[in-house]
Amino acid sequence: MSKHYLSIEGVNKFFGQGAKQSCVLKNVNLNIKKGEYISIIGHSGCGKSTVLNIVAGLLPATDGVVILDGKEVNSPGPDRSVVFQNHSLLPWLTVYENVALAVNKTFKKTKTAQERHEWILKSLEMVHMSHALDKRPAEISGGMKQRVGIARALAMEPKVLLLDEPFGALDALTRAHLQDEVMKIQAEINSTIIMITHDVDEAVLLSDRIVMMTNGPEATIGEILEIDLPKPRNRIEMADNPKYNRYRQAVLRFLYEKQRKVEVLTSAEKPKSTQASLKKAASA
Ligand SMILES: Nc1ncnc2c1ncn2[C@@H]1O[C@H](COP(=O)(O)OP(=O)(O)OP(=O)(O)O)[C@@H](O)[C@H]1O
Repeated sequence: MSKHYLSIEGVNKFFGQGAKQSCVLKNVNLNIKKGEYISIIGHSGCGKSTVLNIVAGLLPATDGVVILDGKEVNSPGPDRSVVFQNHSLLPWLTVYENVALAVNKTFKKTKTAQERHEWILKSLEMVHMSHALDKRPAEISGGMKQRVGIARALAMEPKVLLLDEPFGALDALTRAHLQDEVMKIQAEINSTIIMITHDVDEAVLLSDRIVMMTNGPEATIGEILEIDLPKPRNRIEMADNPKYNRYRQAVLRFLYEKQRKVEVLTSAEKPKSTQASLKKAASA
C-alpha cells in the first residue's frame, strides 16, 4: 500500500486574464493515504470546490500536479467520482436506471450483464434504497436522492470519492442518518474520501484528518488536524468525549479566530457607517 495514494503538489490556480486575473489557490500541497477520510473546511469562497474540481480533473491547475495511484490527473475519469450538494440524478430515469447508467458504462467490458445487475442492486442496498428501485427522482425525498447519488458514485468503485457538501441541503435528521451510512460504508469498503463541508461536527465525526484552508485570495492549507478517535464513532458518545470537543474547538478557533472572515458587502448593500468599520476590521 502506497503511503501517498493521492498527492496534490504545489498547486496554484489563477482565474481570469490580464488585470482581472486573480490567484485563488497558492501552493496547495496535500498527501493522502489510501482509505483516508479527509475533510476540507474553510470560509465561503476560499477555494475548497476549486481544489476538489482540480482533483476531479474538471479544472486544470495553473501550476503543480495531482497524482493518483502513480498517475497524473489531467481530466475527469472513472477512478474519481464526485457527489455534489444538489443531487444530479437524471429525472427521466428510475433510481435503478440512474445507477445502471454509470455501472454499465464503467464495467461494460469487465462484468457480465448479470454481474452488473447484481452490483447495481448491491450498491443501492448499501444506502438502503432497495425499496425504491422503480421510482423516479421526483417521487423520492431530497435525502433519498442524495443516497442514490452516493450509491451511483460508489458503484463505479472509484479510487477516490469526492464529496462537495454532500449533506448540505438536507435537514438535520436526514443529514445525521446519511453521515452514519457513509461512515458504515467507508468502514466496509475502505474508500478514500475527500469531503468539503462547512459543518465542524460533521468534519470531526467523519474524518481522519481535517484540512483547514486560509481565506482567499491566495488561499492555501493553513492547518491540518489529525482526528485520533477510534472508529466506528458514535455521535451520541462523541458529544461527551473531551478529545472530540477539543478537536471541535481547534477547528472553531481556526475558523473564527485565526481566519476570522470580514464579509465584504457591495456598496449598494452597506450603510455608510459600516464602510469605515469594515475597512478598519479588515486591516486589523
Ligand atoms: N470558473 C471560475 N472563474 C472565475 N472565478 C472563479 C471560478 N470558479 C471559482 N471562482 C472564484 O474562486 C474563488 C473560490 O471559489 P470556490 O467555489 O472554490 O470556493 P469555495 O470555498 O468552494 O466556496 P463555497 O464554500 O462558498 O462553496 C471564489 O472567489 C470564486 O468566485
